[in-house]
Amino acid sequence: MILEARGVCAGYRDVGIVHDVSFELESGEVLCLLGPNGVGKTTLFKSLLGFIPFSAGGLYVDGRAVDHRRRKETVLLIGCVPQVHEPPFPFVVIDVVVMGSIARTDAFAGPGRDAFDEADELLELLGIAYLRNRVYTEISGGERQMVLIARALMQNPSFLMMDEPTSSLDFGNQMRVLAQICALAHRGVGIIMTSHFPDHAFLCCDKAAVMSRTSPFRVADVGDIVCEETLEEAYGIPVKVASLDVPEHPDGTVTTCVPLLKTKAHPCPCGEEGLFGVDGRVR
Ligand SMILES: Nc1ncnc2c1ncn2[C@@H]1O[C@H](COP(=O)(O)OP(=O)(O)OP(=O)(O)O)[C@@H](O)[C@H]1O
Repeated sequence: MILEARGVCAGYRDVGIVHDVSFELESGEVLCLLGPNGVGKTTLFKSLLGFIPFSAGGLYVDGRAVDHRRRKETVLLIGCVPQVHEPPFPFVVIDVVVMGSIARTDAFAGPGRDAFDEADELLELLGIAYLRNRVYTEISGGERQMVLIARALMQNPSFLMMDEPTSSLDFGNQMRVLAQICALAHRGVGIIMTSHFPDHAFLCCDKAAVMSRTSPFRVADVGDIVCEETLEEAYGIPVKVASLDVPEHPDGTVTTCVPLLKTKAHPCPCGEEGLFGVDGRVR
């Protein structure tokens, strides 16, 4: 399957936030959406998920326009892991996960034994079975993030949109979530995720897109777009992208992105706070 955004524009009332966004995502591919705070990544997600209308353009699956008025159809096609989630009631974790199956359940029947078994399997798969009977509002932010991923997977969606899936996770859990993203992609789920860490694109994504206040929306293979020039332009800081030889890694090398900070040992010579460039120029 191919999910395709064509010339999507969206915003709030008369204010345009998302301008002319186009990309293609195949089943099993992972796309990382990068860009500074407030540039419109969540707004783009909201429009693609049908929570706010497109002011132009549209979303297509295998060339067929997605009609967001057919809510159930959309929900089964595209799952969502939101950035923040405050449930109105203190549900137990297993019930939060089972709620993800509601879109594919008979409206009057409610979830059956199968749904609970499936939810248990997902909790196991994601390594959070120990949270099964905990109250969702009483678990940590990172644990909630994992529960929300399980809930989204209960929909068994073809595509998954994950808004900062690693926010509030510790270093190890960030990597565990990225590993789960890779595993889901191997199972054929097409994933769009946002991240504030360009390294996440190197770690688990096929494509990356960059939203910036000064340039049009761009999307390309990770190696082509996550580069010093693009990152410096998007985030306004000097950055070095480097490949390291890592014989233990199956690829033999890993690519990483390093922001160039002034350090105590090597202070920036000219008064500009915090940052200096790769070429020695102070930014
Ligand atoms: N409900 C709303 N009504 C009006 N403006 C909004 C609304 N939600 C967000 N905005 C504005 O839209 C712009 C884009 O916000 P958005 O949350 O999409 O950015 P973002 O790239 O996801 O940011 P972050 O990386 O900080 O999460 C911001 O200027 C924000 O203030």
